[in-house]
Amino acid sequence: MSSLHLRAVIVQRGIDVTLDVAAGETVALTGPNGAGKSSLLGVISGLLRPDEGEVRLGDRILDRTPPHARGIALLAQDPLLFPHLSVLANVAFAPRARGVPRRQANELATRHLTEVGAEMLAGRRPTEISGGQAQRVAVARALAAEPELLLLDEPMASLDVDVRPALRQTLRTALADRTAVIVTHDAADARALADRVVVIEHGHIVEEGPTEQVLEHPQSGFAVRLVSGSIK
Ligand SMILES: Nc1ncnc2c1ncn2[C@@H]1O[C@H](COP(=O)(O)OP(=O)(O)OP(=O)(O)O)[C@@H](O)[C@H]1O
Repeated sequence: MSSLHLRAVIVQRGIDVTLDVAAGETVALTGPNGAGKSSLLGVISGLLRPDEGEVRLGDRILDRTPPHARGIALLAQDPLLFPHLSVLANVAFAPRARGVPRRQANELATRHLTEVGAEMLAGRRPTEISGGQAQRVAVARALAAEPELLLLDEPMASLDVDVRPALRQTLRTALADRTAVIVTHDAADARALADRVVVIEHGHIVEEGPTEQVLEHPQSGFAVRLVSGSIK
């Protein structure tokens, strides 16, 4: 696991942010719609080029590194599993792509499916599992890529409220010693998963601090609304 240093200026979107995440730390990125959270994930993952800035993972400068070679896994709202592959083959895909022999790749995939409590789904197709199960498999697939950094873009947003706590618990275990940035509008996610909360409004960081401090004593307009439960 590596530390992350991000500096991103995107003039057209009014974004100017510097963010550091320590190795093994999980940061919750929160803020109103249009604040710039997805744009920042885009810059980190290499899908969006800032006008000015730098992305550093450990001591590697990534600005000219294409997305697939960055060592970053992105977990989106939609699990985006390959429909023609079994759950096991979906999770084994990244190790296979980096040259791990099939048997070892399958063993690795089974280990990660077990880590997220989805080993019993290994033989099924993505069309034969629920949305919550699919998101669990997507977590296993992200872990199997052995990323140095995990990005999670509202991973619970497409799930029913009643299955969120179980996935949150799975993510809590998965993120414990991993470097991660999670975009969320949910104080429960921040409380369960993040060491630190960073609040973005209009493309700028307006508040940041240890999770407990931000949730107990919110300063920014958005954090006050987040804690009072009036966001959704
Ligand atoms: N493809 C695009 N081209 C130009 N501007 C964009 C594009 N996507 C987003 N923007 C603008 O950039 C700013 C930041 O948007 P962004 O999607 O990063 O915010 P966000 O915090 O992720 O919002 P949300 O919570 O709604 O997902 C907004 O002003 C938005 O209108």
